[in-house]
Amino acid sequence: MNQQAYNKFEGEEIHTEDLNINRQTINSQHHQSQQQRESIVDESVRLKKKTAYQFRALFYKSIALQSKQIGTNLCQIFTPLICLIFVFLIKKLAENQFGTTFSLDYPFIFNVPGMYSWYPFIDNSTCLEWYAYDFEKNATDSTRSFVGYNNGVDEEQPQGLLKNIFQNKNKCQFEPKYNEKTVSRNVPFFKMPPENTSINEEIYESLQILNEVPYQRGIDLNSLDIIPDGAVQFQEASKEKLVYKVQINDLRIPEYHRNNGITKYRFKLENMEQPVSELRVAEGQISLIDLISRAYLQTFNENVWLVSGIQYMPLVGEDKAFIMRIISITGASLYPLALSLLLPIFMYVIVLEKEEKLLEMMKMNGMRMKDYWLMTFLFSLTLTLLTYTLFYLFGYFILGLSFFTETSLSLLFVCFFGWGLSQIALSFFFQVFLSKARSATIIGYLLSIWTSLIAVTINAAVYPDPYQLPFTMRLYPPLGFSRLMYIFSFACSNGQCFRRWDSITDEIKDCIIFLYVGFVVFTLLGVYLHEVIPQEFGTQQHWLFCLRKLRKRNKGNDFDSSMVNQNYEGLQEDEDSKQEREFVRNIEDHSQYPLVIRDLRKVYKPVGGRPEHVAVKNLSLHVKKGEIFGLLGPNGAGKTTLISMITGVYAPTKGNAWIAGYDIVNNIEMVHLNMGVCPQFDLLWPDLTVEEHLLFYARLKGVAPSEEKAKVERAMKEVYLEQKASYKTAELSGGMKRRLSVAISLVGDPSIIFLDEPSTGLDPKNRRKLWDILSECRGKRAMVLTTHSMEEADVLCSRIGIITNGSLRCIGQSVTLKKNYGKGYHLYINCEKKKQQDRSAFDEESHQSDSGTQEEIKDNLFKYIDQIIPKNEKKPSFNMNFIFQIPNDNLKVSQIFDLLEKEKTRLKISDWGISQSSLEDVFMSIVETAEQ
Ligand SMILES: Nc1ncnc2c1ncn2[C@@H]1O[C@H](COP(=O)(O)OP(=O)(O)OP(=O)(O)O)[C@@H](O)[C@H]1O
Repeated sequence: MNQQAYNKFEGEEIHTEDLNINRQTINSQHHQSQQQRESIVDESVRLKKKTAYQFRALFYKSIALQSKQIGTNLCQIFTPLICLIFVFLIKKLAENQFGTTFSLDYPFIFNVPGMYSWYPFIDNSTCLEWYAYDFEKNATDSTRSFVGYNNGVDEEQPQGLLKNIFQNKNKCQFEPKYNEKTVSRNVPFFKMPPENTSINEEIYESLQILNEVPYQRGIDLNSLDIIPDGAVQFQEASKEKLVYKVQINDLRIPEYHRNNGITKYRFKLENMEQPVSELRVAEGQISLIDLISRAYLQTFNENVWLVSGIQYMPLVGEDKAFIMRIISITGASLYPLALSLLLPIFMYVIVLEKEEKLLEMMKMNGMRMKDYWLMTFLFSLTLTLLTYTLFYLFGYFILGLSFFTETSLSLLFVCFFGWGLSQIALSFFFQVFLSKARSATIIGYLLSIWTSLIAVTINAAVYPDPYQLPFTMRLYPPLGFSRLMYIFSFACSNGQCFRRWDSITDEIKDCIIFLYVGFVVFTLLGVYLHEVIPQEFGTQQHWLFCLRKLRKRNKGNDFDSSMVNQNYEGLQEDEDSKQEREFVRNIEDHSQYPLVIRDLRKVYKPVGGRPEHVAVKNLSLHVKKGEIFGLLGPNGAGKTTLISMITGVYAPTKGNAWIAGYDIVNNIEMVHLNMGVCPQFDLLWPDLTVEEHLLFYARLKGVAPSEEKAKVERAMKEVYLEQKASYKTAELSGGMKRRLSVAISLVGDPSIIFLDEPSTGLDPKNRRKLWDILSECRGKRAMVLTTHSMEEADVLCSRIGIITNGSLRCIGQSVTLKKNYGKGYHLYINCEKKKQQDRSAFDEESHQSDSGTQEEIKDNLFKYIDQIIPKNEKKPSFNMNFIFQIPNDNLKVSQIFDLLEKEKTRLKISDWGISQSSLEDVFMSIVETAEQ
């Protein structure tokens, strides 16, 4: 490497070379302008075809990516079909479960205690039936004695009104609370609560007891007959008037009821295996009032008999409606959900390309966002149509659901198509706010599921048919689409599917129209917000960027000298940098050079209280054909900003740059066709192969279909990846991925390639391999290399520019920089260590007297060096290795050589060498000066 450095030192000075080139340029001006015209014609043809090629690139990339994800695709297509199968099964289940049962009438129940047990279909589980009764606080004694009592115990003669309650003398066992004796009673019987306790207090107490009793849920607590079936509170009772209130045990917990035939049935129909239990509150109330009314009547005339009974209206018709309601609600909730599941997938694809910076990479390689959105839209639409068509065909032909077979096909098509479009637009919109693919998937699914659930609640519970969805809700496509599905599904469940367009209501019309309006609005919003809302990577545009673009277009393509800031005061530039600026200013034909940067400036606007920041200050430089130009600088110097401006990621604040003669301000598309970018990190799709990557970028850069294969093969050859053409990038090693990134920048024969720290993360072997590749390619194109490895810059770069604080601090060949900024040379001296340990051997060998210990050797050496090179600077030494920095002035290497060789033995020098200051010294010295 030193030899190489030495050769460079011997080389010509850069500005002389440039002046030579300038002279040649003038001489061959005519010939070149002819060539230039031809190339412009050629480029404009390329540009025209570019849109078609980009479409091809994006289309094939999407196809290639999709073809690698068979499982996901099948899920995409089949999930909606699974939802359909679910609707179908629910329909079948509902029909089987309820269809036959309720086609029979409900049993008729006589309101005579005990009689229900005679009824053939009724299973009377318990004979017990009892009520609590009480009096209102201010009830009179005459009321109390009129009511009397009938507590079901034969020995205690019943009295008053309650005596006339017809009783069934079954002698039911009754287990009272508080360990009272078990008694047998006639039913029904009426029991008063203990003194000073109200009925409700009594019931409350009983409930607490029940709550403490361990029980098995679902099993009736038949033995715990502690809660009455009902309660009566008498206010007034006389021959003229009977005023009372009734309560019935309507507690919804099954364990609080017994099967008593009044409030609860267990009935078993002939063809049923299991009895059915039901809580019957209303019948219980009627029954209790009927018992008391009948008793009251008999008080006046014991020969009068009322026989009444209770029976439900037959429920056959109701049941059918119930089944259909289930189906319509299931359909109304599942159809929109099934057809919304593409949303998370679309969001995932866009956000993934954003997160992995693939979008930025594509943009740097000339992809226009409008082409990207259009292609993404078309691809998503193709998937949508495929999925929805299968959904329809499956529902129509396989399951034969009336929703599909009887609703107008054109009506369904307009709705499905509108929803498909809206869904894609919503994915464009929601992706703006997301930067992680995983969260995009989760949020996408949540959006689909939650919207469907909310919509079904709104449709079925808040605005069920025939109510109409409020107008504002029709505006939001997911709600509108769910409403359409609900209306169609509900209509079909009533046997009145929408077969024709003329039967559609205004509500349906609105929902359909706003699907399409929503598509336009959300698409525009998504595309616009993507540009103006800060994303994790990429440039944020001004919110009026569309107007600015329009203005720029009207302005034309001429270079505007007012765009250049002519104030160079305060720039930390050396003489060479100033000459470089002068040289660039005098360039008339920019197409002669792969890259010309003229007074490029970038000012980051003040954001959130942060002051404005000038990241690049009027920087000028040029790069020649075949040159590898090293762009060095400390962190934050402005290298990335400079390259981002040149590659079109950021717009320059002032100044301009030309790539192969095309300027970045007005002709960025042609710029992209003529440059290649190898980013710092490998921005690759893990599922695409090496060849697919290269084909994609070749197409993106406008390589014609007839040439693309050959160019891709050449690029693979250049980086020694031909054998790995069919490997997915996920299967490549880190070094191979890096080489692929370089190949991507090479493909399409660009005039200039930007390599951003290309060897980051490579092991020494792979780094050297990469250097070989870059060196081999240098003859064909120019390269701009940013790196923090001085060794890399030294080995590869024919010229180096060091940027500090946004200005080009110095520029030149490595040796020139070392000469100008390096602190001279380094003298390395190793003294004999071994002889230390084996002094006698050393003495014998050298035939010298003992010259002492390590310290003495060091002292002797330092004295001698001070004597021959008075201005030396001693660097830290270790283990008898000494380094001296020696200045450039008056240095004669040959003299030092002679002197040291002569004194070598005396000074016990085993080895010595001299080298020029390294590039790292130059870098450090420049950076330190800039920081002062
Ligand atoms: N988007 C931005 N908005 C505001 N300031 C920015 C922005 N991007 C970069 N800067 C600032 O501009 C300066 C130059 O940054 P830049 O990334 O170009 O440096 P660099 O030389 O590439 O650094 P590194 O070697 O660390 O990548 C820094 O001070 C940085 O903080």
